[in-house]
Amino acid sequence: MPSAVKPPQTLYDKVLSDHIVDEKEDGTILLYIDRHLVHEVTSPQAFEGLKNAKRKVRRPDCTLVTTDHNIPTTPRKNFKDVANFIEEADSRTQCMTLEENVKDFGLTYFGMGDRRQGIVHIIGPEQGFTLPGTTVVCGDSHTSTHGAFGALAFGIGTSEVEHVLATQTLITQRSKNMRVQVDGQLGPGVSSKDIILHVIGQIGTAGGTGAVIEFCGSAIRGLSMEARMSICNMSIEGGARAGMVAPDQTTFEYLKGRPLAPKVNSSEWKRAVEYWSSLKSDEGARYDTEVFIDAKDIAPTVSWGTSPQDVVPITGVVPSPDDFADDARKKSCLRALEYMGLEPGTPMQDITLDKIFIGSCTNARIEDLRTAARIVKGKKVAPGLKRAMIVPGSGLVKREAEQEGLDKVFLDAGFEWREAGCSMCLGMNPDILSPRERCASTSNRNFEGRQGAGGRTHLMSPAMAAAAAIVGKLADVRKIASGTWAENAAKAEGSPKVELDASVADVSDDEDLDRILDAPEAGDSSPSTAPAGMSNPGAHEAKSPSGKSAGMPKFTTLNGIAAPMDIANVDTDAIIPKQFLKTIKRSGLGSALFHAWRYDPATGDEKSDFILNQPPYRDAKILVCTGPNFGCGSSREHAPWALLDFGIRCVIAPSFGDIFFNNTFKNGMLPLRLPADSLELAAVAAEARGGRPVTVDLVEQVIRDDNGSALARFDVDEFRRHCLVNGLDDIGLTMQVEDKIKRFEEKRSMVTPWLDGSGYLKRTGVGGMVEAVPVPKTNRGQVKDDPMDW
Ligand SMILES: CC(C)[C@H](C(=O)O)[C@@H](O)C(=O)O
Ligand code: SF4
Repeated sequence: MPSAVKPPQTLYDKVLSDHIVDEKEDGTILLYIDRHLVHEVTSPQAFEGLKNAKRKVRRPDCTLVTTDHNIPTTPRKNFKDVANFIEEADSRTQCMTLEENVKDFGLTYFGMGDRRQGIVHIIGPEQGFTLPGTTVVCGDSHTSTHGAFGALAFGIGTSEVEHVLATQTLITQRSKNMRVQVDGQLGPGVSSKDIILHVIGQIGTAGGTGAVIEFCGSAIRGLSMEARMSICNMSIEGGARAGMVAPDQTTFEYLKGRPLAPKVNSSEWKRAVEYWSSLKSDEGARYDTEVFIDAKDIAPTVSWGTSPQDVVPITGVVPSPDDFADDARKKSCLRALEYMGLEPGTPMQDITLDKIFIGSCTNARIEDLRTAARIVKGKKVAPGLKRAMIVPGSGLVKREAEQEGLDKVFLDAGFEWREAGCSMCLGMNPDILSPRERCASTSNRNFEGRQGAGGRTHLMSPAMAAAAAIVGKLADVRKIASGTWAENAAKAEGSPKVELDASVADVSDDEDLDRILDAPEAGDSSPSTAPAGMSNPGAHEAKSPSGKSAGMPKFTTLNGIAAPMDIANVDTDAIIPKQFLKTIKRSGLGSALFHAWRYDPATGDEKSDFILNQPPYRDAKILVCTGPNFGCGSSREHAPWALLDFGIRCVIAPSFGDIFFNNTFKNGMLPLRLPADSLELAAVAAEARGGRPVTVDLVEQVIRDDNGSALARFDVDEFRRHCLVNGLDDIGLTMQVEDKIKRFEEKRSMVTPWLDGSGYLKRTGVGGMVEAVPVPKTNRGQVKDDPMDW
């Protein structure tokens, strides 16, 4: 008999179940989305789809738009409009298209003339748009950041952006529960960034695949909201769909006075806090995976390779392929060493740098800047460095930093003080590394070419990047802040002589070092601030889906050459580098596929050793990757679009990045999981290596060789299979249950009224589709006169 008593639930279970509009027997869930953040890179094709289908944005009041990836970070003193300010044509087009869409759909927008503009994951929390217990999505993988508030927040692809804009819901599946518990006292010089780099080093970049990670334990509880955001931000680098931290007093304090949070002391605030306080995992709740970490085992950590799992303590050395047991890791290590230009055994602190980047949605909040400023105060960046940049995460962070005089500290030290944006985190704007330049970066990804083709990235905390700026090499912040570095540096030939600032140089014991490095993280949140005819095996014609959203190409069977690939963690930056994300179309990306691997950067010629440049693989329709975690990293749907445009309709691998996996289905493609080291995967890979065609039969769920013999059977979620085989359009399907969405919205308005139309757009009714009325002067006007400025 079913028990009336609910089994204990995790935080994730609770937020998920509070947002289920509809659930099918096969586990497919229609999830209500409370908060939708939008930026210029992943939205144009979604808005185009809406326009083509004559659909509206269902909840403008729950949608917040900004521009961040493409924009220059140069001074905006002379900024009049995007059209005149952004020099690079494709970037300009993308930003102007966003502004057009904002106007056409009546959305709240923080553009370049608005001080509230900033990196999408910085502005959501800053405004109180991100609230505990909400579902938050954005066409961006680091949406996981918002999970720090106890929100279920995750990145989605462009097709899903369109789905959310049209329906305010998302079709999804239940994720697994994973718990990462960090207990104890963090050592001196160790910050939240070190925690998450250490965790990823332990679990690997595929460690969280298919799961939502709950971060808990005394070390996490003791962190500020900013620090929790840095941790949740990088859950995606640990392969997870999302990261979450249960809301607590630190969360509530952070939210007090934020423009879009319920007004403090109002009855709504009290109701909200009561609800938010219930959002913690129940005693005895079950997790599919649990990881326990002792805070004292975490050192200031840096990356050495081209994956966020390639990390060592700063006191360590560059590893050698022999340090890894399994073959895939050995191969990745070799490849990474070559790309990074490093020799095994080199002490990390001997690695000389060219550039320093302190910024990104991981570490460009006020607390990050305060920490970096404490380290550099009164010192100078090393003369050997070509460039050291501070890029605040938002206009408001920048203003607050300036009010505190941090800009002066940085400028005096020789840093550049920039305007807000993603900047050199991925270099879609002019801030990039040149080939072979080495950068100490507070961002989150060190993939090949991430910060510029051929550029070499070392990930670390703001404190460590600041220390590196002073030394000109990767450096141990504990030495800098305690003064011992100064003695060593004086001895070292050619090292700059640096006068230590009294407030820094005086620090000699761990307690004081904590004060300099960690105090801000410890709860000191500043409130101020088919192609048609999949069954037609022969054709290799233009295969991109049209801008229309209605109807998807069917997938029944696919016969063709399969290209083998033996690489682990093929990330979406490798599948399609950032310079090709500036398009506002879905088509024509085939030539950009695996661009850095496919073409010689000097001559532009094809590299003959790359598999897709060789016959018969030029005509491949299937990709067989024997390494795990294919498509990890960013949410760019440009990755499946590029594969599709090249002619590849099916990717077979042991595992996939979650967002990439979803994105392929939305484009009539089939991602298939076959277990690593299984006979089945080996058999399919052998056919691929032999250059023989295979047939993927989705109806029968089998892969056959050219003689019709079965090589492997596979599983696919029933709902997804049904949609693919019948070419069904998700949005159309969802609209069939619109009455359920309306009922959900009516209930939501009663239970959590603070989520309706708060702040920037007022709703004229309750539930359902109603017009949102813009509050005057919140969209484009100069912030000085802006009544909403705070
Ligand atoms: C552009 C966007 C799709 C991408 C992401 O999803 O992460 C970007 O923000 C990144 O960091 O690579
Ligand atoms: S990871 Fe970098 S590029 Fe992506 S949203 Fe964050 S700052 Fe922007």
